[in-house]
Amino acid sequence: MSVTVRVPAKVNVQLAVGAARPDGFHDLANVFLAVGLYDEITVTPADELRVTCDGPDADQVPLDRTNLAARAAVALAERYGRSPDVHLHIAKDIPVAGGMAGGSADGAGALVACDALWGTGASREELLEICAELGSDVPFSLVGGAALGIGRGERLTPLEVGGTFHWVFAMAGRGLSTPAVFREFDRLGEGTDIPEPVASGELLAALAKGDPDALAAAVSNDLQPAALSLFPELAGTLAAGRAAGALTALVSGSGPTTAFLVRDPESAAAVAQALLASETCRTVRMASGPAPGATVAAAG
Ligand SMILES: C[C@@](CO)(OP(=O)(O)O)[C@H](O)COP(=O)(O)OP(=O)(O)OC[C@H]1O[C@@H](n2ccc(N)nc2=O)[C@H](O)[C@@H]1O
Ligand SMILES: Nc1ncnc2c1ncn2[C@@H]1O[C@H](COP(=O)(O)OP(=O)(O)O)[C@@H](O)[C@H]1O
Repeated sequence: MSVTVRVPAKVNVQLAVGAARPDGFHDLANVFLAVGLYDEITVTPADELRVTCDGPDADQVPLDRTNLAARAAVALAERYGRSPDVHLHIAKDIPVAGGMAGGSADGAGALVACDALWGTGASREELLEICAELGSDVPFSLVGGAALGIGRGERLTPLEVGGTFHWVFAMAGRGLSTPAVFREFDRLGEGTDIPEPVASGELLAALAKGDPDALAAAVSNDLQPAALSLFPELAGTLAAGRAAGALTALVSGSGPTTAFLVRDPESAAAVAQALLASETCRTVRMASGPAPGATVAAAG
């Protein structure tokens, strides 16, 4: 018996960041869009908890109990008073430390897969509660589609999306640490008045209409200056994508993956080719959204 769950990556079409809270986290207005780049997590009964991983970035994924997939299995097993002994295999296609929530995807995927394997009968609310304990982005990986996340980003409201948005993603030569980017955000904002984060009405309307030009005019990422400060070469990648005709270019979440919104799959191919030719990134991928959240792809 084994269960395989497919989980999408995300791009943040708006990431409004408030001042640091006493617990070190930041309040957000985080508008997530799930896109069709996926990790697949397969869980099989085993004598001990074990994690394996394959894919282009597999060597950067921890295989011990700090792996978010392992932490998810342990959290669910503890709640249901059972052993977490399973083999978790991650087929990883989402870039690691790229600002696309790859680790969060694996956490949500392992949770759904173990839940199905063990037949715990946990409610969606319970699974979302465990997700929020695992990380701020993990609940969104479970639900997918598009959603506004407030609080740390874990309190979600699903959003209407009236069409398909086409994207090109440029992967960088190295990763960026999420806590380091938030620290840089704090450093850059020292002595300034940081407003409460609020979702943009124009952006939500653009999503609901499925209008790429309106979305391009409304996207924003308050972490972008911090990501660029730690990784200045990303400015060259953003400029190359804009010059190639992208409707807009932005850093995905805490980066360093850069995201380029385009009108259709043909423009995606042209922008992808130009980005590769610019030699300002390691590799490029095309994907569209919204994509469904964590879904059982095979069981048996
Ligand atoms: C920035 C975002 C945008 O969606 O994603 P990535 O770009 O990293 O994928 C998220 O907020 C990342 O969420 P996630 O990666 O789950 O972060 P967590 O494990 O909860 O927290 C890691 C660290 O990030 C910082 N953090 C995270 C969320 C938040 N609202 N405020 C924070 O200050 C804290 O320093 C925290 O210790
Ligand atoms: N299953 C996992 N896949 C990837 N990274 C993981 C996983 N579990 C833990 N990590 C750790 O989380 C860090 C952040 O990775 P990731 O979630 O891919 O990036 P981001 O937070 O930028 O979206 C990695 O550097 C790695 O040390």
